[in-house]
Amino acid sequence: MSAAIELRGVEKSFGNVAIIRNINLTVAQGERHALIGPNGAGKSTTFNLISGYTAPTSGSVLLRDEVISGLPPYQINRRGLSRSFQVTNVFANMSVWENLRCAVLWSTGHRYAFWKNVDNLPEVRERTAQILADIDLTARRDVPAGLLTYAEQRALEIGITVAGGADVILLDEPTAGMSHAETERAVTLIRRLTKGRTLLIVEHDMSVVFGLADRISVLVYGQIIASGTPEEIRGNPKVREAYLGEEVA
Ligand SMILES: Nc1ncnc2c1ncn2[C@@H]1O[C@H](COP(=O)(O)OP(=O)(O)OP(=O)(O)O)[C@@H](O)[C@H]1O
Repeated sequence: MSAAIELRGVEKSFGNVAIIRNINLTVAQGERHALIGPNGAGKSTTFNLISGYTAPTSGSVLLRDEVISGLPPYQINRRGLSRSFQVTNVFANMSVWENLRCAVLWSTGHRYAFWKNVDNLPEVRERTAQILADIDLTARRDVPAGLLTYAEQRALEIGITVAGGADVILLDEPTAGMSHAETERAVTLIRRLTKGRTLLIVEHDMSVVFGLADRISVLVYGQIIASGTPEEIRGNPKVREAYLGEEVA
């Protein structure tokens, strides 16, 4: 199976401090891949490197075999990679519907169509309604996003991330701050929305990671110390020592 995302010898320093130290990582097409590691290991920085928010000091990032490192985020997005952020990132004053429609409009090439009555565009309306249903927020469509519960906002954000039709999705701690029940619902949602796509997820909740991921990579001090199936990672003594401890015993 060919690679959706590939990092080749990627290094990133801020000033004199090496944060990412020679990462080689392959995420296969259609795979759900989790990136785990202790606080400050460099997970968000890795996401920023893949999505173009920061450029590598050396090495390269490839999306479907094409080098994307050095491109700005919007160009990487146009090539089919979309990401969510650790903090909720929705337009608080716009309704749920408008937030999703905005993301759909962008992807359908109507991005500067402010003068048109965009609700008259059937493909936009249908796709927006579909995503709204997918994230279980149809009943909340006219509510300003800022008034949603925290879990609903995170669901909306996942909806916005996939609304553009990207087939490579990066989610940064999508269940952070959620209750157990909300986390379970979010996992079901993520599974549904990323079906048939490639998912790279950063997540601290090990029940989410081990329940969702086909493969897991473990990042410690800017280096990948192991990559493998959940079983391989669970049984890896280096991983237990450096990170998991007895958490998954
Ligand atoms: N723009 C920056 N300038 C300087 N240092 C930075 C910058 N961005 C990140 N760092 C440093 O890089 C290290 C890794 O940060 P990063 O946010 O990637 O870790 P993380 O694994 O995502 O952590 P967490 O799990 O807490 O979110 C940290 O020590 C952080 O302070």
